[in-house]
Amino acid sequence: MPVSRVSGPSVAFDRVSKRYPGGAVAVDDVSVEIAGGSFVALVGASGSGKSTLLKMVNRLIVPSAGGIRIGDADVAAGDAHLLRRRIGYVFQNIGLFPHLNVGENIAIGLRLTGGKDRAGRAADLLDLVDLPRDFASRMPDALSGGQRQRVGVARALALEPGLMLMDEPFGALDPVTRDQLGTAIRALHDRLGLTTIMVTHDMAEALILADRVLVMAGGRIVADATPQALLKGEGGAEADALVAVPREQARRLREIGGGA
Ligand SMILES: Nc1ncnc2c1ncn2[C@@H]1O[C@H](COP(=O)(O)OP(=O)(O)OP(=O)(O)O)[C@@H](O)[C@H]1O
Repeated sequence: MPVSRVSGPSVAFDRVSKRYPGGAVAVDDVSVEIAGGSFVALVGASGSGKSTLLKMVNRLIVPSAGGIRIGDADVAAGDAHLLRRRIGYVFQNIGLFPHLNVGENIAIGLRLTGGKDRAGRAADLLDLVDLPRDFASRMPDALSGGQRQRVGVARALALEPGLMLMDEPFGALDPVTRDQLGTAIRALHDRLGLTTIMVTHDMAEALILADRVLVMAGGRIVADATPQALLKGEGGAEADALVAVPREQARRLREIGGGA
């Protein structure tokens, strides 16, 4: 049974804030609408509130104020476990169960929901993330970091979510693997019709992969623009400072290469 195309839902944040016990305001009155089917990158300096904003979507963190809707559904209504079954979640060092093999790791959500033909589904999902089917019987510690992240992506897709949340999914990977996996994720996003929200520190990655980039600073969204607009310098001061880094690197590489 091939993995089917879905129609990714919209995600709307309405005046969302998060104040942690002890006083830190991590997210400060954020309102933003993310269109169904879009790939949005959340970038910003460490501590700017990116992960907090993302984790409020699947209720790993509960907002102090405001509300979030996925399509027509209020995230705060109903059971958090049921909500999370409809949302794929991939994070750095994906946290596979070490005592389960790859196939069992991928199918864990199907096991919990009583899904049939789990081995067949795991094989389809391995195909989807470009891993050999015989990896199903391997244990997680027999995989490279990049392969483990691919298994994590397969696991996140097992219940056919329309929405994927990614928190620094490539953070611990070498640059080549990171680039390959980023390209693979974008291709999957397009092929499956997902809505994807990805937190990254890396502005170049955001510009290359996303349709729209939200820049956070001090818990607020300080820029909201397409990669094209950001590259034209239309994102404002904070965004320009982040775009300047890959731009300057590209300039220096051209210089070293003699303008080639
Ligand atoms: N559980 C917590 N308790 C108290 N403060 C927290 C907690 N989690 C995060 N914070 C604070 O909230 C702010 C935002 O943190 P958050 O992790 O959302 O930022 P981030 O932009 O994702 O950072 P990074 O890129 O370093 O992961 C930071 O000042 C952080 O110290």
